Amino acid sequence: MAIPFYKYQGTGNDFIMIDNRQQLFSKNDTKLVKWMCDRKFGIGADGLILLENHPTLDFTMVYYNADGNPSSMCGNGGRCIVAFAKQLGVITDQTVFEAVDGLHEAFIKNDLVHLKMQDVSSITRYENHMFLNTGSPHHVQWVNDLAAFDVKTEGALLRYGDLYGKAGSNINFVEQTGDSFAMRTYERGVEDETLSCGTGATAVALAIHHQGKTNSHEVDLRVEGGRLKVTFEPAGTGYNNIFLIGPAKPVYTGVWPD
Ligand SMILES: N[C@@H](CCC[C@H](N)C(=O)O)C(=O)O
Repeated sequence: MAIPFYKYQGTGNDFIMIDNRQQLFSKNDTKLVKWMCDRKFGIGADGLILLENHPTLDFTMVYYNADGNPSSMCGNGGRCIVAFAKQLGVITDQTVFEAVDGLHEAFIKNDLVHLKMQDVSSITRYENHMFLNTGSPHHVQWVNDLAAFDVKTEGALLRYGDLYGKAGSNINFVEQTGDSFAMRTYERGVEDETLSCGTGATAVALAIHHQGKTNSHEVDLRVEGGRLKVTFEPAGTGYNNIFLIGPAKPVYTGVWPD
């Protein structure tokens, strides 16, 4: 069956978006999702996202990594599906939807999608890194000379190493230059560096504040595919009222052939 799709990107994290309100897309076909996401044999994307009906909210987001498997929350994908829902006429400029990690509020203002993330109850600090879950698991580590850093090799070593076992983790490397912060991410399920990771940016922003590198409750991050902003309120050992803010753009539409 031919499958109409839309391609979106949020700071270079790119997704195949499918309007699955009629439940026509086969949801357990790992091979098909992997094939569609393949950059040589398919459409090419870091992940695939289904927009589905929800009984009481605006819609449900169903997320698959490029390896074809359903996974935990995707922040950039969450921003892209809000823009997609607006393009489909499902919402106007604000919404509440359900994703794998629970409900998310979001709104679009000045062409930027503001996505509310789940509260983070704690951040674990180790000698050389921090770990937190922002809807997906994230390792955050400071490095020097981020531009020259081998994110794919070092990220894979940590992702598959003893620290995270079979479940693995996304791995973020961060560098501070003066008041500004840059980050690069090795993504679990893509098994490569991506140009941006929304839950990763959220994790890095909170880790930066937690370590006292900034007192501000608003952190701007340079990612390989652009810029993201994260705002938050400290709350006990964690953070509440967390928003991931950035652009989410349609790239093209097409039809996946029979
Ligand atoms: N690109 C995402 C993260 C998607 C989930 C991740 N690959 C995982 O499996 O943990 C984002 O923008 O948050």
